Formats: sequence, C-alpha cells, structure tokens
Amino acid sequence: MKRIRIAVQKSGRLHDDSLKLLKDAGISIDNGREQLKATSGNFPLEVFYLRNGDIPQYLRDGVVDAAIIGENVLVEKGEDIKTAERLGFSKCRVSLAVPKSARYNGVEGLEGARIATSYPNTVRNYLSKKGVTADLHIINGSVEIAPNIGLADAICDIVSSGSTLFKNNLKEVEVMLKSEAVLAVSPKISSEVDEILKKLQFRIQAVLRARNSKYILMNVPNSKIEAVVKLLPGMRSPTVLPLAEEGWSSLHTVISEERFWEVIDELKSNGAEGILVAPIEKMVL
Ligand SMILES: Nc1ncnc2c1ncn2[C@@H]1O[C@H](COP(=O)(O)OP(=O)(O)OP(=O)(O)O)[C@@H](O)[C@H]1O
Ligand SMILES: O=P(O)(O)OC[C@H]1O[C@H](OP(=O)(O)OP(=O)(O)O)[C@H](O)[C@@H]1O
Ligand SMILES: [Mg+2]
Repeated sequence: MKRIRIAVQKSGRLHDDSLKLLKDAGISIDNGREQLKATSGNFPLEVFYLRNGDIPQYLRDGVVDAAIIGENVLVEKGEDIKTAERLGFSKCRVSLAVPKSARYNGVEGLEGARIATSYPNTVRNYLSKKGVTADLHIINGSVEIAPNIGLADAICDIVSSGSTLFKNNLKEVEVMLKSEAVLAVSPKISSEVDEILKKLQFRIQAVLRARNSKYILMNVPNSKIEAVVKLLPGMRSPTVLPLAEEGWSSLHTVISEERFWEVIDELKSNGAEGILVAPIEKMVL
C-alpha cells in the first residue's frame, strides 16, 4: 500500500509539537526517533526524522512528500516549495538587531555593515528591496554573540521572547518575517500520495480548529436568551435547553477562547451564571 512520507525535525524545537499534532490527529507512530524512519500502524504514513535545515532539499528532490517545518526555513531555502497548512506552533520572527548602544536610523544605515546570520538569503532579499548591500557573515549558531566579540555590527536571527537579545545587549530593530510551523509539500508528490495528504490535512484541520475553540455551557434567565445568543453565534447556533427550574435555560455553544474572554463581562451582565468552559478534542465543520 502507498504511504505518505513526512519529514519531522529529528530533535529540536519542532520535534515534540510535530509528533503531538500527528498523535492528536489519531496517527500512532510506532518506533522512537533513534530510527531514521518510523511507520504508523493505523494511517498510511512514514515519518522521516531529519534536520530542519535539510528538509527543503528533501522536499525538492521528492525524497519526502511533505514535512513539518519552520516557515522561516522555507523562506530561506525553499521559496519554490508550497505550504499546505499553517500549524499554529513554534511562532517566532526573524529580525535584525543591533547593539543597544548603537544609534539606529533605519535599514539604510546598514549599508556596508557586517551582519552575522544563519539566514543569508532572507537578509539579502530584505535589504536589496530597500537598496541596501551589507557584508554578510554566515554562522550557524550563537549568532547573538557576534557583535559582542567584534565579529559584526548587527545580526539577523530568530526572536521569540526576546530574552536572547536582551542577554546579549542587543535591540530588535526590524522584523523581517513572522514564522510558525507549517505543513510543506513536495513539488514531486504523486497524485496517489496527494490523496493521502488530503486525508492528513482534513485530520490536522480538525485538530487545529478544536485547539482554538472551547465548548461553553451556562445558565441564562429566559428573558436574556436572545441577548446572549447575539453574543455567541456558535457553529450554527447555540443549543438552548430548559432547566428544571422555571424561567431558566442552559445554553451550550462553541467559541474561540479569544472570543470567550472578549464577551465574558457582557455574558455576566446579561445574567449568565454557572459558566463552564471545556476543551474540544476534534472539530469537523
Ligand atoms: N526561540 C524560538 N521560539 C519559537 N520558535 C523557534 C525558536 N527558535 C526556533 N524556532 C522555530 O523552530 C525551528 C527549529 O528550530 P531549532 O533551533 O530546533 O532548529 P535548528 O537548529 O534551526 O534546525 P536543525 O534541525 O536543522 O538543527 C526554527 O526553524 C524556527 O521555525
Ligand atoms: O527570543 P528568544 O525566546 O530568546 O529565542 C530566540 C533564540 O532561540 C533560538 O535559539 P535556540 O534556543 O533554538 O538555540 P540554537 O541556537 O542552538 O538553535 C534562536 O536562534 C534564538 O537564539
Ligand atoms: Mg534554534
């Protein structure tokens, strides 16, 4: 039987969340990551554990059919590779930073500057759009240390909380791109495997939708149901069931967590009480 070959980072920041996503999608992976390759026992899928940075080439060559990879790596090395799904984890940005003490008046000031980075193509493209040419120093790790050891005037690297920049006395001056983990697809995927990819995507979408949504239940005085329903549109519309106590109903619906916090005060001011919020495991529209 045909299987989809999917690349997952062997170790690092994407590894655990990638496997969790597959697991939540009901796909069990039998052997551990000591193996280069693992097979699912209940879905036509093989996982290849690879270095994040090597994945664009494997996709291009058709050695794997799809991959879970940082979008920033695709921007750097795989602009020709299509993204099928944004996955909502490993969110970060790729930014330019300079020493805290440096004066910064815009990218134009970086003309001729020495910039240390692991993302040369990203920086070069960004700067060339602004008509700036810099002297790039390509290093593979601990980029943030470069200005402190006199190797560079500026750096370009991944920023998330900003604490690595802070520790190295640097300030973020330009956000070049915002990134998250994505499902990327090989241009060489066969139509047969593409069918399996569609099934995988369907499952992933159900998981991601559920991760962003909450099932909420509350008691509402009957006179306020209309007002509360307006606040909570739900999937089609909320469920309203009578309580044993006269004049009250139980209202159930699905909303995003974000929306829940937006409307909580209004729900309460409309007399809603006993509000319960529960996670949802899968959600199919
Ligand atoms: N601090 C961070 N916060 C959030 N996401 C991050 C952070 N650092 C990296 N990422 C994301 O996770 C991906 C993998 O990062 P990680 O540092 O684990 O691997 P790497 O060293 O870049 O790659 P390789 O697997 O080739 O060794 C990055 O490409 C980026 O998309
Ligand atoms: O803004 P922050 O939250 O501090 O995160 C940013 C840091 O995280 C990443 O490094 P990582 O920890 O993955 O180490 P690595 O250089 O060994 O990949 C990235 O290269 C930055 O150095
Ligand atoms: Mg890293």
